[in-house]
Amino acid sequence: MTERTERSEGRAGMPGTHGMSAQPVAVEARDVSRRYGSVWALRECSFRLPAGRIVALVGANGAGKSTLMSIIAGTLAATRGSLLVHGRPVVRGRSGDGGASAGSRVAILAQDKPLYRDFSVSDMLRFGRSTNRMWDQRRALSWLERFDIPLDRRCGRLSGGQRAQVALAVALGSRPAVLLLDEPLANLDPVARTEVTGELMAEAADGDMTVMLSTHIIAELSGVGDHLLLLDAGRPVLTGDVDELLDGHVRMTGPRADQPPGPGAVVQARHTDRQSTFVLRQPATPTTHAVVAPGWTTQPLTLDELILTYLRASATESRDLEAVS
Ligand SMILES: Nc1ncnc2c1ncn2[C@@H]1O[C@H](COP(=O)(O)OP(=O)(O)OP(=O)(O)O)[C@@H](O)[C@H]1O
Repeated sequence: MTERTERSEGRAGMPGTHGMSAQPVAVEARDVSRRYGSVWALRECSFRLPAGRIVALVGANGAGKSTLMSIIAGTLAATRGSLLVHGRPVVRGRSGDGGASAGSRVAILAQDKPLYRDFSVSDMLRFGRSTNRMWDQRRALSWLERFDIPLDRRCGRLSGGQRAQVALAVALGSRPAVLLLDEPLANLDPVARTEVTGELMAEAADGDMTVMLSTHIIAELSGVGDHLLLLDAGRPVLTGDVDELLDGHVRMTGPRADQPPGPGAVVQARHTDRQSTFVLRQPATPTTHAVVAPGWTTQPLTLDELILTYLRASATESRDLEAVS
C-alpha cells in the first residue's frame, strides 16, 4: 500500500481572497521577510486582511506568528518588504499611541501580559488613560464588568484568566484600529474563551476594529475567527474568509486514479493500491457534496482538516525544494 502527498498548487492568498476587493483592508503585507541572524522567521509574506473581522493567525510553534505581530505593531522592523495598516506604512517605533493616526493605531497584547502586580485593576485603567491620548474609559470598564473582574483587587492577586481580561480591557480602552492578541487567551477556560471571542467579534463589528488572534492549537480554532491566516515555516500557506475557504474545498474519494474526476486544483492526493483521495480547491462554482462520477464520493472538509491538509502539502513542498537545491 502506498500513500503520498502531492505538492500544493495553491499558495498563500489564493483561495478565498477574491471577495476582498470591495472590503476595506486593515492590514496589508507586501513581501515581508524577517531574519534573525541566519534564521528567516518570515519569508516573502504577502496578504491582505479585511477590516472589522476576527483573523485567526494559525501556525505551529516557531512558524513566525509573534514575529509577524511585532512587525504589524511596529515594535520590530521587517528585514525586507513593507507592511501597511489601513493604507499607512508601519514604521518601527511609531505605531500604538506614539505616532500613528487614529485610523491606524495598533495595540498588541503579548503572551506575557504586562500588568503591574502591585497595581489594582482601577490603577491599571488610570495607567491606560495616562499613556493613551485617546482613551475610552467606558469601553474598558464595561469589559471588566461583563467578566466580573473586581476593580479594587491587585493584579498580582488575580487569576491568570482574570489578568488576561484586565490586559484586554486596557488594550480595548486604547481604541485601536487593529488589536493583536498573541495567544493571550491560553489562560482562559474553554467557556470563557468562547465568551471572550464572541464579545470581541461584537466589538469588531461595532467599531470597525480588526482583531488578530494567534494560536497554535488547531483543535481550539472553531468559532474563534471568521478569517484565517495560516503560517508555515514563516510563509503564509492559506488565507481567506473561513466560510469561503470551506466552501471552496472538497475531498473526493474513489477508485485508484492519477487525476480527480472533477474540476479544481489538487491540494493533496493520497493513494492506496485500490483507492485515491484528492483534496481539491474548487473553481468559483458552488460546491456540490454529491457523487460526481461513478464510484466517486465528495465530502466537505472541517476547518481542522483543511488546515492540516495545507500544512502537510507545504511540508511536502519544502522537502521537494530541499531535494532539488
Ligand atoms: N529574538 C530572536 N532571535 C533569534 N531567533 C528568533 C528570535 N525570535 C524568534 N526567533 C526565531 O524565529 C522563528 C519564528 O519565531 P516566532 O516566535 O515568531 O514564532 P511563533 O509562531 O510565534 O512561535 P510560538 O507559537 O512558539 O510562540 C523561530 O524559528 C524562532 O526560533
